Amino acid sequence: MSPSAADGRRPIRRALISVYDKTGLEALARGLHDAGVELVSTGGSAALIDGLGIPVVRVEELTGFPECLEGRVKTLHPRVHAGILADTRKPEHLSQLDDLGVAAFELVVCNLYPFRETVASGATPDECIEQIDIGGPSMVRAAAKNHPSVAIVTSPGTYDDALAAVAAGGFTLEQRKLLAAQAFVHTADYDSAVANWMGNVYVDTSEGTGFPQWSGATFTKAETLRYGENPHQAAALYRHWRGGIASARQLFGKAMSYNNYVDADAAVRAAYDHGDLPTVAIIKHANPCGIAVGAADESIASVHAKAHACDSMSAFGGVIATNRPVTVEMAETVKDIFTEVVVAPAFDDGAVEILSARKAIRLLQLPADQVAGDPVEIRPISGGMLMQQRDKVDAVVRDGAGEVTGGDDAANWRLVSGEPASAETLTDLQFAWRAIRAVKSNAILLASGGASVGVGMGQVNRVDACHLAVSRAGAERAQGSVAASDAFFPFPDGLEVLLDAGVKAVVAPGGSLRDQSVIDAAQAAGVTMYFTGTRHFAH
Ligand SMILES: NC(=O)c1ncn([C@@H]2O[C@H](COP(=O)(O)O)[C@@H](O)[C@H]2O)c1NC=O
Repeated sequence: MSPSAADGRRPIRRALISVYDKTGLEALARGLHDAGVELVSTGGSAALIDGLGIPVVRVEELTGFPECLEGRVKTLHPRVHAGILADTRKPEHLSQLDDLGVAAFELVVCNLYPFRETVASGATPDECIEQIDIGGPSMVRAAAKNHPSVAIVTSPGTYDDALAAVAAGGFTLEQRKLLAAQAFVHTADYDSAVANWMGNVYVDTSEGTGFPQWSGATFTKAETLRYGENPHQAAALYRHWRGGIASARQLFGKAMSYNNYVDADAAVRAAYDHGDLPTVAIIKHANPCGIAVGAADESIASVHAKAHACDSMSAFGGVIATNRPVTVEMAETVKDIFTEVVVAPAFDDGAVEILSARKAIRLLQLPADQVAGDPVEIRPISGGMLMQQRDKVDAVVRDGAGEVTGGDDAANWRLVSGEPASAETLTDLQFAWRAIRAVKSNAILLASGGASVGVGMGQVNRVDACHLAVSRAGAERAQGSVAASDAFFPFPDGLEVLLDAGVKAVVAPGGSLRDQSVIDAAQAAGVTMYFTGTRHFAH
């Protein structure tokens, strides 16, 4: 057995080319032709190849049938598909091809109509439907199925590899298997985009719930992680096409860990909850140990200093996210604090160099327009998954008559105790209410001057969350701070912990059966309290 037969190489004599994205087509066609490969191609692809003076057989010549119906039918013909699907290991397939006068292809190069891009452009349904490729996926799937005989190439980025394989006497069987697997992901991703659009936008299968009957996505492995949440758990990072933290660009540092990604995700989420104000969130174990906002013109270094001051002990080994570029000034401070990750939309000149003095730090760049990721959150549970809209700080609560009765905007809050808050106190309450969304339930957050000063997170009862927030703040900082509670106080006991610590104003959703006893406690202390009517659980 020759070495080439041993690794399953099949020399490439005839290639079918049908590509929407013509990037790299010239070099590919030239390279194949120079290697003695006969080229067969569809309308626009054939025209480009022909225009280069490279011999090409048009598909119509092969099929004896014109491309028709505005390109809806080009390659959908047995003379094309028999040439792709013949298993050339089988003598009976070869003799049938002979009888039919069909020559086999050893290579198919195809990429598909830009359906997803067309939808994103705001095109009409008819225009979107026209961009559902039919002939392309049929060829891709056929070639991928028949990978023992045919190599399928779907990405212009791999044309150089294809030419190298041709020069080496063809793709090996292992290479063709890999190409086939990639090709089925390509068509699966394409079909999931079509199916999601069809069952979500084109026809509303959600029965008014906003959640369609089907949901699909393909994820591509970006890297194998060193380990998972713990060293004995294997783990990997997968991405889909929407961006988000999984697609952030690492500018410096050793590989991100599983826990780094979880914390960076939480940090970014927390850092983008305060509108356009400069914001810094410092996260440990998916919870904030400091969040701060600044005035519109405040330096991000100053905002970071406020966030760090909330709980400087816990910030050790934390993950920092900001919605502003990291300046040299901020970098100078952060370099002296053991920090696992910094995520920012950009790093000013010199900031990366300063921070990289810390060998253990990782620097991630995530442009603001890529922060949003998915409009829904998905959480796997055994045997299925939960899907929900993302929690955002823009809820409005209306009564049956459509009147606004509550919501995240302070203008919609209900004053249930004490004097209306001063402008300054109201600003802090509004900040605390936005910041509490980033804290795992049961959550209490004390704030002052646009910064958290004490966070009680992840407790199984609200009283303990209050105790924790107060003890983290310390008596001095708790005194005169404002407090936010992510959900209602079921009893006055938790609120009383805050009142005893001297908080001057409280914001909470309200809605408990015992609201009145909670309000009574606030009134007895003469403390301002607002009910929002909305809550921000995070589990
Ligand atoms: N209908 C068909 O038979 C058909 N065969 C191939 N295509 C697509 O036509 C495109 C290439 O067309 P052209 O070479 O004319 O630019 C490719 O994206 C390919 O996936 C087809 N188009 C859509 O289904």
